[in-house]
Amino acid sequence: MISTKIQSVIRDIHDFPKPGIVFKDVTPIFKDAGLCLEIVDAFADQLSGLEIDVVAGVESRGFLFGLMLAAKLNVPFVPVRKPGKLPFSIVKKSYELEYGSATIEMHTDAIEPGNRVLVHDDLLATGGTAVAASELIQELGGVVAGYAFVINLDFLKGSERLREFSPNIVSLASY
Ligand SMILES: O=P(O)(O)OC[C@H]1O[C@H](OP(=O)(O)OP(=O)(O)O)[C@H](O)[C@@H]1O
Ligand SMILES: Nc1ncnc2[nH]cnc12
Repeated sequence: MISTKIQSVIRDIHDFPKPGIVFKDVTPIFKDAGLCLEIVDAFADQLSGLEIDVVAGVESRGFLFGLMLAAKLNVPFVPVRKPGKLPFSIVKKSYELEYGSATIEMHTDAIEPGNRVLVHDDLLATGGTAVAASELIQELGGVVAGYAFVINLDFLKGSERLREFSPNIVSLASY
């Protein structure tokens, strides 16, 4: 099972980046090319039937599978970036996440009005990041078609915050 494979390689780092946080280190996944391809295939399988025009991946860990998944689905990839990185005109949103606060930005021409956008990130924790990305997508006239996460920290109940945007929430491994 893909969930077992993912869980067998990611590792817990205690008290990173702050005391009390158990950080899920996903970097070992990227050392296993076969597992990366399996992850993209599993996303594509579980998203089949969903109309997706664009994949939006959140910097930085959401870039890694985001572009692979967009290529697999044969749709554009657009980056959701940390502040000050995007050169064209932008919309931005500040939010709280599991271990602090942050701001994300998107280009104003990243998506066309009416586009159905899949939000991808490596990990769903409190949902703060994915909610902020969803709000930016809506501000640009897009529709959140669904979400794809490698890992869901289910005990933080992030998915409950996402259902108001879309009920289509795929995650490959949960804790
Ligand atoms: O559900 P939340 O509580 O919002 O947390 C999830 C977010 O936290 C991590 O990103 P981080 O901001 O650490 O950035 P990184 O991807 O650049 O490491 C992760 O990649 C998600 O984007
Ligand atoms: N516990 C955690 N591990 C890895 N990334 C995270 N992003 C938010 N919470 C996280």
